[in-house]
Amino acid sequence: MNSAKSNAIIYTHTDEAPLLATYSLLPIIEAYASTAGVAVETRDISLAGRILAQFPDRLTDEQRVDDALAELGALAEQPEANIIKLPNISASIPQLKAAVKELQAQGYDIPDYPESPSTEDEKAARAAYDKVKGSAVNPVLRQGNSDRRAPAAVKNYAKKYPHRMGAWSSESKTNVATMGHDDFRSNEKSVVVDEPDTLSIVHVAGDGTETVLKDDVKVLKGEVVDATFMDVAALRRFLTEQIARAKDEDVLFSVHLKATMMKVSDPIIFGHAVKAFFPSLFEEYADQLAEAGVSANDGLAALLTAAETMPDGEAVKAAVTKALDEGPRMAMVDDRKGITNLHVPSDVIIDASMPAMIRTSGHMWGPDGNEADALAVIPDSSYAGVYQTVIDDCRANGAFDPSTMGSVPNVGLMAKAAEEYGSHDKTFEAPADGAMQVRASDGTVLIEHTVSEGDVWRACQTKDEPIRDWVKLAVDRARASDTPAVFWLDEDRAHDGNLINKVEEYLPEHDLDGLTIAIMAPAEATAYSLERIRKGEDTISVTGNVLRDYNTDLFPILEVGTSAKMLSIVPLMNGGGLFETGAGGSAPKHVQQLIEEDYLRWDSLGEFFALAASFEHLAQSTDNARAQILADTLDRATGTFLENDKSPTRKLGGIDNRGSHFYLAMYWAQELAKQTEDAELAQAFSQLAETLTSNEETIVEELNAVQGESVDIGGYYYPSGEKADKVMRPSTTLNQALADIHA
Ligand SMILES: NC(=O)C1=CN([C@@H]2O[C@H](COP(=O)(O)OP(=O)(O)OC[C@H]3O[C@@H](n4cnc5c(N)ncnc54)[C@H](OP(=O)(O)O)[C@@H]3O)[C@@H](O)[C@H]2O)C=CC1
Ligand SMILES: O=C(O)CCC(=O)C(=O)O
Ligand SMILES: [Mg+2]
Repeated sequence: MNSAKSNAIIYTHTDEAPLLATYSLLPIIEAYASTAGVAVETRDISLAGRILAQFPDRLTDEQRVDDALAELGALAEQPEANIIKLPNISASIPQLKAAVKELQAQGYDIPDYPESPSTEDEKAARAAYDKVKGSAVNPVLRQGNSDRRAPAAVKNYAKKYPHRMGAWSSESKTNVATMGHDDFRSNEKSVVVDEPDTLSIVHVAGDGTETVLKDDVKVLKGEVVDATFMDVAALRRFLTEQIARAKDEDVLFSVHLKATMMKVSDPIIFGHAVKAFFPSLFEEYADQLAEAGVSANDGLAALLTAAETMPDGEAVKAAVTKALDEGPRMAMVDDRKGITNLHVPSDVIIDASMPAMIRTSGHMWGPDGNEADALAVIPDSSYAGVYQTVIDDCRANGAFDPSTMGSVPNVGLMAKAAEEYGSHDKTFEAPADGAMQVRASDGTVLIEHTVSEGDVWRACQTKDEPIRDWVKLAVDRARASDTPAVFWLDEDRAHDGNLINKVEEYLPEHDLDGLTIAIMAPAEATAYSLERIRKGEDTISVTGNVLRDYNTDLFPILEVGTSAKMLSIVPLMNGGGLFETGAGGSAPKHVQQLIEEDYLRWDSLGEFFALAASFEHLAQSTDNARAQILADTLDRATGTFLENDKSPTRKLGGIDNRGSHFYLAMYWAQELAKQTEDAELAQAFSQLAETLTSNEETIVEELNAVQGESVDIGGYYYPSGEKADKVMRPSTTLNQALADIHA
């Protein structure tokens, strides 16, 4: 295993838009970092790279790749870790299958994803793919809690140039529908473990037959262990009622889940929504669908593709059309292509989709291509009330005003696979009616639920040390930014009750003098924060893992238009630094645009902020004064970048991602040339600053000249490095200037 040098920054190769942006930005970063003796190393943690790393025996020497994720996971536990992590695909099954197909077509002899594995080989392949799917990277690398906020420069920019916000009508019919009973929230049970132990998860059938589903759940003293389940019969009734309600209220029907991060439970819930919308189809054609390997959990798109070759394919398609015609109007992902909310489980991810709706007057897109009010179905009630509160607030008080509104930064608990992040290998569909138990090693039943076959049961664990670290991070952040902090915890929830006890125990370990720190249930905390936000006041949200995810898209999207502009730091518990770029995802739509018209709308501000934080961390941990100068000058350059509004424009003809990188490089070189702390460094950059400044027009012309034509990058999930490099670096003048840097 390669171990990173301590004066190295690891930059991750990921997927989709951030990967493409990397081809343009990384050469700039490498050139500048080299002047401070900082090596920038890359590691491939893309979906394709992770897949290939699973099957070394099936690949040729040239094709084989290292397991970079395992390497970085180990590094994240070391004090020298300094990792810049770009968003990666947390793959749904349809995305995983598409990536496998692409790799096979490129000549990689990897197995198909086995839908129902029976042979030993198939079982092994399935286990390998299960490791790769869903949120497989973040829980491994995030060995610390999360600190996400909009930097002051970004907030000021949004105040000066407010983004578009759709007006809200007091007549809006948009609402959230949630179960409120028989769901994860209401069935939750939680215990705090007294001693280190190894727990097991056991299903006890009605006739007493015991099946051990998992027997290696290691827990430490003080660890919070929870379990809960979604009653599937109640879920089905609920979904059927909401479909009728949406029709009745004449609003769009939409389902919002996190089928990627909650990679085991949420695709199943999504599948129930698909079945609820097409109530007879899945019964009538059950055999043919099984034969074709179609699972409702994969969505309508997979079903329609399979229908092309099924004996009764035409009838299946007709049944789909009929149900869509007769049911409520469906919220659309892409009305021009007929892609509905139920097509692909990863298309409507709650954290990004709900704020996008709130920002757009509470509307989603209907099948007719027009915006309309929607019923946002969020089955589990744990956090649904947050969105309902925001919607009610907008209905009562109108849209938020980015030019005056305050901010809600987040301190999120996620270290050591805290809470739902750790549930993936502890989520099961109950194999039969009976009980699900969490047992201590001496057989004591710690938690028990009576379940029916198919109920979605899951357990999570949250270690004590991360909780303590999270409380400290919250207090430190409240102090550093002189802002009230609210722990979003609900005393009526079993898990939250245990967390409240710990928060109350650990808070007094800190100097709280003059700080405002409160504990409120999520909906109440939302109302409190919104009341303040409208007055221009800031309120830190201190939350568990899922709300960390939700809030760090919700508030940034309302406040600054996108979560791409967030500063997103994970102080690793062992002293290293993980610097995430923005708080959003990998923007699949942007890749399509690049391929169709050679235009990449990806905004790399998140990368700029992460890079400055990473240089600063390196400067402090390795006593590298030049790295500190790189950090400070980059911060100033990013400020100028914002002032001059050099983010990608939305339309062809303006600068895109590549042009924005050029401007960053130019402002950064100018700052480096101007600084007086290190004359040699200033000297080294003066030539570059001069070249970039005097060639601004030429370089922008070279970069913009390529726009409008389709391009080939040699693959979607595994593009050719050579082709992507060529596409993303079309300015010979800029390339030459970078090649000429010598410190
Ligand atoms: N940290 C991580 O690794 C994360 C990974 N993901 C993964 O990302 C994929 C897509 O998820 P999805 O929920 O669609 O969310 P995304 O954040 O990828 O996309 C939602 C929309 O946000 C806008 N956006 C986000 N980031 C940027 C940026 N840097 N520059 C410009 N616009 C941006 C775009 O809106 P518009 O086009 O309207 O401008 C985009 O279409 C999934 O595979 C998911 O698993 C998601 C979240 C975090
Ligand atoms: O881990 C994931 O799948 C998504 C993470 C995410 O959306 C976030 O961290 O904001
Ligand atoms: Mg998120």
